[in-house]
Amino acid sequence: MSVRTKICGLSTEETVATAVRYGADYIGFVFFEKSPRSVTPEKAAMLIRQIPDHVQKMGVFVDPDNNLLERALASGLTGFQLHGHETAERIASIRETFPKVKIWKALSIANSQDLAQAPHYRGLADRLLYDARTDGVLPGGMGRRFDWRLLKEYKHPLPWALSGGLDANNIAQAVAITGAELVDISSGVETSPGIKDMDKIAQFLQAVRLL
Ligand SMILES: O=C(O)c1ccccc1NCC(=O)[C@H](O)[C@H](O)COP(=O)(O)O
Repeated sequence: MSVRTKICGLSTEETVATAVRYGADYIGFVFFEKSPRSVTPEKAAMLIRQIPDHVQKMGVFVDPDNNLLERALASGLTGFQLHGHETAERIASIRETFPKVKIWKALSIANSQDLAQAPHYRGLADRLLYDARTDGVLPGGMGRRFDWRLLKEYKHPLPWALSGGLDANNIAQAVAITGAELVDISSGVETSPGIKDMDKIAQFLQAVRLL
């Protein structure tokens, strides 16, 4: 099975170049000031200029207003990844305002009841991102994982991706249990919060390629 990859929270030219060189399918930029990975639209534009067309560029947001979405989109994003409390109605409105942009809705998962939100986004989001529920300042990028067995046999209402606490050592098991065809990673390729490591990026992407 070929598993696609998203490397999230990049903020330097070197790490973007490494992710592209080792075959990342998606690269994520965080537009959330409280995050150690936060970038401005200007910085994202500079980084996106070095990314070829076949690699998708996701902007990560937490309850953004349209003004931020517009400014971030101008940097060259191809998709919005929404990590806040965006309702189905809000997502419908974002889709109407930005019809060409792919929309991913992140769901915070801690138990099977959390999956009940998933069908609400059918026909609205292009993809769900199952991520671990966090109790800290950041709703993502915390290296926290959830029980992957929750996704075993689950009938997904939408295309989806797996994230939360993935790394080069556990990715084979995570994919074997969940059947994920797209995986997303941030802190698993860092040396400390916000500091991406080029070797870890390369190792993760190589580990996925071997699956
Ligand atoms: O990464 C952040 O700082 C962040 C901040 C606010 C909302 C979402 C954020 N990250 C979203 C991602 O796509 C991460 O890749 C995902 O949560 C997995 O992170 P990790 O468990 O560290 O691999």
